[in-house]
Amino acid sequence: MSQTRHFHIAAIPGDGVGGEVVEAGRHVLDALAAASHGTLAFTWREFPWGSDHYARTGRMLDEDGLDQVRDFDALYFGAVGWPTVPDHVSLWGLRLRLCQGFDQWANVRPVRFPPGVTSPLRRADTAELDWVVVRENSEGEYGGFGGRNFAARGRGGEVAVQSAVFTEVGCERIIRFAFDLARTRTRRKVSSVTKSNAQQYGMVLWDEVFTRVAADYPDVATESVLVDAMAAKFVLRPEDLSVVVASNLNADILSDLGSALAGSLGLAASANLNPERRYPSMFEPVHGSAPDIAGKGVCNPIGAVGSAALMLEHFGLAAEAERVQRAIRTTCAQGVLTADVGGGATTKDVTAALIDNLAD
Ligand SMILES: NC(=O)c1ccc[n+]([C@@H]2O[C@H](COP(=O)([O-])OP(=O)(O)OC[C@H]3O[C@@H](n4cnc5c(N)ncnc54)[C@H](O)[C@@H]3O)[C@@H](O)[C@H]2O)c1
Ligand SMILES: O=C(O)C[C@@H](O)C(=O)O
Ligand SMILES: [K+]
Ligand SMILES: [Mn+2]
Repeated sequence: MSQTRHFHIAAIPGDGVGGEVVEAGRHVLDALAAASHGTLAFTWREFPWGSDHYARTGRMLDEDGLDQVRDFDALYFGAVGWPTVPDHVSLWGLRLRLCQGFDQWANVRPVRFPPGVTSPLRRADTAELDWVVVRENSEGEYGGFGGRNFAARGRGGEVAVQSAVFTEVGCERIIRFAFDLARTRTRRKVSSVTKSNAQQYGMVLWDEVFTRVAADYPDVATESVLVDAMAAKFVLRPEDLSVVVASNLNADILSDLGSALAGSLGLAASANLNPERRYPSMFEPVHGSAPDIAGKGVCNPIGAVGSAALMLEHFGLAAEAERVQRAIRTTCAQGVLTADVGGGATTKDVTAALIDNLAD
């Protein structure tokens, strides 16, 4: 019998539907381990960080929170944000603290179209669509530099400055990451997205780095597209996309557009990677805490379960990851769908079907 591969995972459900989808993902991975004949094991520890924790302690995450989870093999995250806490406080206090604190500078967000889910995109009927958004996850518009000057100018005259930070090192590492990813795909192409006609400093630097790095990858096709045009291209010519690399904010927006085109925000998975593996990486669905449907047991767990599959890939478990991805496709094709994708199934129904479909 082969040795057991054992992984320690810190679960951080966070707020709203975060708890419901993290529970679903844990069930799927535990079922995978149970069926592995002892070759695979997951040990979970749950951390109660989020908006309730903030109400109790005044912090989204414990002061030594990063140290508490530093030695785990990965973090499995739900979502953060609740109407009781200003969104910028909760986001900076938890997700951005973890992503930036652990230098998870590459955020990989595949856009996948499962069978059985109706896309609003008419191209989805005839073309095979599959692309991935690579989001710069450490700087850009999320540099966090700026300030507000209310007192000096008085009410009505306030000035706020929000700066974007683009470093050559930050641009180069995410762009190289995108090219390396493109080399693993059938379609070897990288589309770089900026708004460098208007943002004449940081994004012009990005464009220059893109051109320089592209020269090292003559086997990979390239294009540079402005973000507004890329939004249109997602809808009109998505079959022309493979890897789309963009700054923090632009990629955030484009990845919601991508998942909506696939049918729902509830479908989209993501990996916040520290590619050097000096720190744990974090896996989470693209969506937020969905306060409008939280607590009802009807949210779509597929984005979170797909994120668990990305975690398996990160662990080097390619066959197991593919097994989970196949279970997602089969479950959707069987029509076991939550309300956001037009079905009547609950989160638990979909989770149970996913587990059934793990079997070969
Ligand atoms: N990474 C994160 O943790 C993250 C991401 C996005 C938003 N947020 C936060 O979440 C809160 C709500 O933000 P929002 O409303 O803009 O975005 P949201 O993603 O929470 O919800 C947008 C819409 O998508 C639907 N939706 C989201 N996830 C779904 C799922 N799994 N199944 C079915 N439908 C789903 C919601 O019901 C809602 O109608 C805010 O506090 C925001 O800051 C956090
Ligand atoms: O941009 C963020 O960090 C929050 C959220 O919109 C996300 O996509 O993770
Ligand atoms: K999330
Ligand atoms: Mn987002």
